Amino acid sequence: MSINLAYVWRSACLRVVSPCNHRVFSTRAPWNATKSPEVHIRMEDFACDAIRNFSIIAHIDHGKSTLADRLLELTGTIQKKRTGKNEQVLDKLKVERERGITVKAQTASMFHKHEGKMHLLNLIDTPGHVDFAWEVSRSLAACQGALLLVDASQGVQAQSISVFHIAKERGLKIIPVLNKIDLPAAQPELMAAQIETAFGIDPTDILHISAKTGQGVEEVLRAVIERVPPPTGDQNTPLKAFLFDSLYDRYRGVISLISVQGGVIRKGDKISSCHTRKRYDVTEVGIMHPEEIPTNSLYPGQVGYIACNMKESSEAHIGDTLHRLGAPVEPMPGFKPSKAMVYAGVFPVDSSDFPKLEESIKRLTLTDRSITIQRESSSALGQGCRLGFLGTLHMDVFRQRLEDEYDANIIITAPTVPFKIIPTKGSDYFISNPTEFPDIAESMGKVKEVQEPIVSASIIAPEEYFGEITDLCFSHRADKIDHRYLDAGSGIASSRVIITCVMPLSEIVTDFFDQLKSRTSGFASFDYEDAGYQKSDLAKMVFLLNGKPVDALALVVHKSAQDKIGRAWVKKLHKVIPRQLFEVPIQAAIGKKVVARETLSAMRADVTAGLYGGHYERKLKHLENQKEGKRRMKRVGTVELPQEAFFDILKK
Ligand SMILES: Nc1nc2c(ncn2[C@@H]2O[C@H](COP(=O)(O)OP(=O)(O)OP(=O)(O)O)[C@@H](O)[C@H]2O)c(=O)[nH]1
Repeated sequence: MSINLAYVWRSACLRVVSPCNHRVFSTRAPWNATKSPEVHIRMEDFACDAIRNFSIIAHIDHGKSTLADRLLELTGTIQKKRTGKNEQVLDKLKVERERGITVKAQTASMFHKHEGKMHLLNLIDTPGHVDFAWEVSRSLAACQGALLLVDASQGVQAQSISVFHIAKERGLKIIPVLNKIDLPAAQPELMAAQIETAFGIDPTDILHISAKTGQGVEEVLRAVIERVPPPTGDQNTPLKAFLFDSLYDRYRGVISLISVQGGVIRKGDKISSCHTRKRYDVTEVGIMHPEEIPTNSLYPGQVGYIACNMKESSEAHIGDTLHRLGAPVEPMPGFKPSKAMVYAGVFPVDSSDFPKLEESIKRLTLTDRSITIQRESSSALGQGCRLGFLGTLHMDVFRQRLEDEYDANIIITAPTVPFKIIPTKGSDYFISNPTEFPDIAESMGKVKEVQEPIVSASIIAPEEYFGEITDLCFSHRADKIDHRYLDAGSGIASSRVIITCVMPLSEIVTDFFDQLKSRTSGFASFDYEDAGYQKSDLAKMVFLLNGKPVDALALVVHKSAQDKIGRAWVKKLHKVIPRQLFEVPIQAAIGKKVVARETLSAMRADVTAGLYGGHYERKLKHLENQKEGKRRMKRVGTVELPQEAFFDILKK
């Protein structure tokens, strides 16, 4: 399946309603949902003071996509479903719908009349999960305001705090909104007090809504228009457009999402990129409504898309500034490129499928620019790719998309973080593949220090879980553990606590989050951010089958956990490796030292089965011959590890 199917499917499941009362649409070409490409929207009617660019930010599951649906309905951008079911129109990917999470930020332009004046509202829906924080900061770059949504039954959570800070740093106007007030467990007054404590926001500024029932959502539209400042920009200055996202279309190539800062961009314009200096012809200009609607031009303050014969998605550099050919402008400050936090090798189950897999990975990364790719080959798994992800959820979502959208049958190796090696001579370098990690013996005198990435983590949970959480943090090598109360002074019996600490990223990549969820019955929320690197006592662990190392299974482990990890993995291997005709030792080793071992007993074929009666010595001779044969096999034989065994070992 190709990525384009997502678009086809999207178009099929959406019906755009006729906003015949909108005078912004030219009467020469009346709106017709079935002929949307011919719609003419007079973009010049929307000067900056009639535009609002905003985003919805929140902790995961607090209702961003549901609120986006209500806003799209209320403004007539999509039709209200009679079923009352949430459509989550902006969650376009299959994986987003299945998991109920937003992975990719989406843009939608809406038209709304306020006090007799038509406004153009550009909404950018953002993902909530910590892995997609990069998408959040990228989306916010095109906005002047943000709706900070907080679930009225759950209150402020770890990501509510992190997204609030991202928005604050960018100088956005924040509109606090308490959602889900229809829930019986909602405690709007208490949560409003919490918002005041956590963010210093006046409770009277907080809107109380139910995105599900639509209660109070009109107030949200009013607040967006009245509180969010309009964008600035002059159409008489040279064209300056900020590229903040890109999509890929098989026919038109790269589609860039832009926000126009100055000047006008029109179909047929010749433009150039400040970053690559390449020249392009603009072949299409339009807005996302929420599907692509060509408009022929975009004016200052407006957000929309352009197609301009960009063939490779790498040409659309996120954070780039576009200008008219021959009229260069000062580039806008871009933003930090995404940084891979977790690496894993991806191999086809059937090694002859590698070319197809590589092609699918490349295509998928066109819609997900935060993934890094490098070729990798393993003696056990053949040719594959080493991919860098923003986190383990990101990795899992990518795996699911490869399987759903490209029918790929893959094996993913255990995730690893990038390690920093400081050699005694020469410059520092990074390693993202455990097989490349220096062996203890090899590194003697050559490696001065090994460092691992650390993060500042924050956990919010009801205070009764405080002990459990601190225990969990300690067992995951956490340091500088601190805490404070979120409901300080509110006088309630059970308060919530924010625990902060510094922790190695590798501990989070393994099982920290799962354990946190189970130990707190799902009541804890967790967020982390990059905190640099620190010296660590790490070593490469290899697994040997019949004395031969299996490269695809190598791990980098901390000294304190090496015995535990070694034993657990050896046990796992013992369970999944099929018995062979000879005995197979399964070992976990660090350098020359074996830290764990299991023995897979031989499969004994009954060579005496056909011998009825006869002399006892004859039977014995057969058994002796079999023993000798096995010894030979063991000497020359290597263990055949079927791909399925890898699959079983490497899946959680
Ligand atoms: N009762 C009630 N449920 C709501 C309301 N708003 C959202 N929900 C439900 O909460 C769940 C999460 O809503 P989403 O809109 O997917 O949340 P989100 O913030 O977009 O989630 P991510 O994109 O994964 O971060 C869904 O089951 C919604 O139906 C509300 O006002 N009331």
